[in-house]
Amino acid sequence: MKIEMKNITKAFGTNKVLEGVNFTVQSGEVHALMGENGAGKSTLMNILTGLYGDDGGEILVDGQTTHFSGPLDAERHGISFIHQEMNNFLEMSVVDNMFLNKEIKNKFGLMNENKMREQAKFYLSKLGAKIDVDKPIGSLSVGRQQMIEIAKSLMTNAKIIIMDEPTAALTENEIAQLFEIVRGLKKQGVGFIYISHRMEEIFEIADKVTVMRDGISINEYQTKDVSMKQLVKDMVGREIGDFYPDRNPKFGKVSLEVQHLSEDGVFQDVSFKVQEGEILAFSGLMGAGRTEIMRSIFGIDPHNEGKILIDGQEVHIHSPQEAIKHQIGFLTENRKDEGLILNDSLTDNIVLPSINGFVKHGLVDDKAINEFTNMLLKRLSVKAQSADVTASSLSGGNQQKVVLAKWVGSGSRVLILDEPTRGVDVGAKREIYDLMNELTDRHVAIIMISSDLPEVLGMSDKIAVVYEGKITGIVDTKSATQESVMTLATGGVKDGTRN
Ligand SMILES: Nc1ncnc2c1ncn2[C@@H]1O[C@H](COP(=O)(O)OP(=O)(O)OP(=O)(O)O)[C@@H](O)[C@H]1O
Repeated sequence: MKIEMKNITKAFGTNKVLEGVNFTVQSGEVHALMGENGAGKSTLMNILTGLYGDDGGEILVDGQTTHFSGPLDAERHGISFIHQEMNNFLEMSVVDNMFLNKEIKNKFGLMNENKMREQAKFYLSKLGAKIDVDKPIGSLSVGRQQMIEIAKSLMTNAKIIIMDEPTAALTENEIAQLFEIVRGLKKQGVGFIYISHRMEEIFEIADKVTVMRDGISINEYQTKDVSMKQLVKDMVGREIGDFYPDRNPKFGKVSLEVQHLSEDGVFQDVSFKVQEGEILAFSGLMGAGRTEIMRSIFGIDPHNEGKILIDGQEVHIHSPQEAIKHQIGFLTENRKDEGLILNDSLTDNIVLPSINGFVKHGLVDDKAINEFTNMLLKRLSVKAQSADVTASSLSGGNQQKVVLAKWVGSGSRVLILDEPTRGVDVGAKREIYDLMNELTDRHVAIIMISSDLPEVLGMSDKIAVVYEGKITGIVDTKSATQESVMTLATGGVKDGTRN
């Protein structure tokens, strides 16, 4: 199968999102689609699969002009879209999720459970995945859920599979497994459109790369013929020198101290300190418990033992509101659900935690609010028509920048950032790092959870490594290496053998 998208254009109201995009993919190849947040990648895919109509251009499938009436129609013609956010019903079993709205029924109209179970097992085994199909899907890791998505695509006999940032929430091992599966399917003639901001992955898995910028396809390359530097230049429109800015931290007193924090079955005996002006990274494998520790400190989840001290004084935090009162901010990993009110404007979202600072004599100072939000939106290069549009109208990466703006602007003295650059493009990443440096220059203490080891090594002063709910070590970043952190993150297991 060969898909050709020619000179596609699309506007949402007055917002011209695509202004002439060419993109081609065929069976047996992995074609990566790259571009800054808001460049139009998802929109292009939504046009291909018929969710949106286009305003101009042509889509050819095997040389024939084609229009799909919607994702189901596209699926029937062999094009399947695996979204980043998998909309599974977590309490329902694997097999029920796989056959939702596609139930196999017998001649009496009753569900043929055995047949569905058999087929689910068959497609999962094609991917080499041993998964109990009767388990609730929510009890499986994100990596396994991703495999189920691929199995679902195979069930529809997909010839072309679109993957939107499939590795964003996967562990290293799961990524390796996913790539194995992609390579295997490629050999059987399946083609992939692969959307990702992770440069190393593109070089590992993609045969071709197309870069988009501001709604235009800039260049198409064979991956083997292009450098990372060139791709960055095409995406951002300029060269980016160093990825990570220099840090010259000046540490003040201890801002936050956690002593022997435990929650049964989740994390145990967690103790650490973070000083004013310091960036303390939390490293570890996905699922090690880093987010859970932070949720507990922020008052979202409980803990049954331990103390939290702010400026040396013990505090009792039972809700996010109380945490905010103590000037703690938390950029959650799960932005859509916890970070943004999608139907509110960008302004309302950004000023939410800091609104009290804008009230003078009982009145809200709208002018100051506007200046403040516009400054933040500009600094983070958020692609939006204005600060008044709803958060729901932004691209995924730009939504993330808005959540970050909200917390950066909140005046927090301790800022917890959970995967602050996940899903964010290279140019904006550098902006975020610069902002983090400015915050620490202003004595803010930052805790940064990150699964990106180069980022941890490039942007922190100390690294706390978590393994199975425990801190296995806190090391000085200057003396740390990828290997030493990985060793701690796997509980001291090196090359598969215990030290
Ligand atoms: N339904 C919509 N209504 C209005 N504007 C929209 C809508 N969907 C997308 N846009 C706008 O289209 C532009 C492109 O968004 P799109 O989601 O395609 O970007 P993207 O390249 O996928 O970005 P990211 O890397 O952040 O996911 C953005 O500026 C966004 O605000």
